Amino acid sequence: MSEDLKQAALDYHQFPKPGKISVELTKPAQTSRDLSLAYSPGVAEPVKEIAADPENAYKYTAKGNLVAVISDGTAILGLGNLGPLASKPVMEGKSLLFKRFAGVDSIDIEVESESPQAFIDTVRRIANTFGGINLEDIKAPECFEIERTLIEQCDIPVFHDDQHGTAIVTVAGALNALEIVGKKIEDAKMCVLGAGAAAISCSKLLILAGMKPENIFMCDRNGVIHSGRTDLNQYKQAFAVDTDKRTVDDALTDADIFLGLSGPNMVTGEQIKAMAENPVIFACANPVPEIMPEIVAEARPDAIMATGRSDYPNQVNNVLGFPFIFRGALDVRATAINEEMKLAAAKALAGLAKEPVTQEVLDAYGLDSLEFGREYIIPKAVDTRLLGTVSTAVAQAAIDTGVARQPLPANYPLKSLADI
Ligand SMILES: NC(=O)C1=CN([C@@H]2O[C@H](COP(=O)(O)OP(=O)(O)OC[C@H]3O[C@@H](n4cnc5c(N)ncnc54)[C@H](OP(=O)(O)O)[C@@H]3O)[C@@H](O)[C@H]2O)C=CC1
Ligand SMILES: CC(=O)C(=O)O
Ligand SMILES: [Mg+2]
Repeated sequence: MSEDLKQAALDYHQFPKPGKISVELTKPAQTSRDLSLAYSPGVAEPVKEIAADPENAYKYTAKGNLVAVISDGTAILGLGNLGPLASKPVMEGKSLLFKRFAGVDSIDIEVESESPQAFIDTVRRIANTFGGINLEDIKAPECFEIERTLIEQCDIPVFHDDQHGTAIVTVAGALNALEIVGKKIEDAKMCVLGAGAAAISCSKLLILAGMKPENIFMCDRNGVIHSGRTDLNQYKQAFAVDTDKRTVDDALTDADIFLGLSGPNMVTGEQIKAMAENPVIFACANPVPEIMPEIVAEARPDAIMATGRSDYPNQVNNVLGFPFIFRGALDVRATAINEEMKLAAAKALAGLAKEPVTQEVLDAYGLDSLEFGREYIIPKAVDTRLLGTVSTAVAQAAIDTGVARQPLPANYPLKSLADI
């Protein structure tokens, strides 16, 4: 990052007030009458209603539109385990994105936990406060058991964004990129660098979307995950393939897709020369990708290139997913976010990229024109149509699969944040 951008980022976070979010009031609190409704004695009435029926919490409190972004700071972006407090800017950032893009109220919670069980216990004990829980930047393999247990123990949606948000956006981008280069997902060979939260979940959803497990060559720090390895946890073991490939170079040879979910600058221009023609390269590590777009452009001018960043074309980043997924799930009061809802979100995202780009989006990115193609495989984050398109797809899938507790709201499809 340039020195200018580094200082600008620090200033952005510091001024005019430290941090990125605050709380706003939704009811008047000026007069004695206002206060006697908001607090004592009036507040006793909703208390009694909720004690009589917990569902009334959705009627009388902010619960139904409130999502907690919760982290233990063990896998902050691609920066690693820097602890819970250091993760706070990222978690506040997720809260900002929830509100900015989907009108979801959100608060960040950074948990000091000595074990996955301590983390689970903490989250479970506070879960009732919220309409949903977005787990963030928790490293593998602990994240899998943490999420599984919390889903089991909570009756609100619990969603590990780095797993599923990333997977939804990756599937959308991959489907479109493969279509553009005229390849079928059933035939595509993929090298995945990283075998953590994001890599494993992306690979699973790509399989649900049609990719063959035997065409996925996943690599961790010890190289290709193959059936001869004895050092694999159960989550990596599920991706062990019978192959002679051992190194990242082997996995890249003839690969149609490179999916990087590991760390900065892991792959060189020389290495990607071995990929198949018209390769799809998703270097998604943040903030620094596995390989920079400039290097790819030089080494493989035939590539479709995406990163997780806002400052290059084709941003494959979970920001395109989690705000709208939770919007849809909250609005039908879904008890979970299931595979059908995830695939519906991915397909909605992929479909929106094929619609004409609006002037609003062109202006926000300083572009004269943009159309579905190599430089535009996935919608831009500021596209206001994401709100209606993705939340409706998710809400409808929740209804169709029986996890919704409310019908599709009358104001669906949402046109803008003003509808919320
Ligand atoms: N664009 C997006 O929307 C998103 C991007 N990401 C990015 O993906 C990356 C991983 O995040 P996440 O899955 O949450 O983290 P995890 O800690 O769960 O997983 C990290 C994985 O990266 C692997 N890895 C790290 N260094 C190397 C290396 N030198 N060679 C091979 N593999 C390596 C680890 O290997 P091992 O198992 O051997 O330790 C591990 O499997 C981060 O950079 C993050 O920013 C994550 C979510 C969303
Ligand atoms: C985008 C994101 O969630 C990450 O890089 O961890
Ligand atoms: Mg993350």
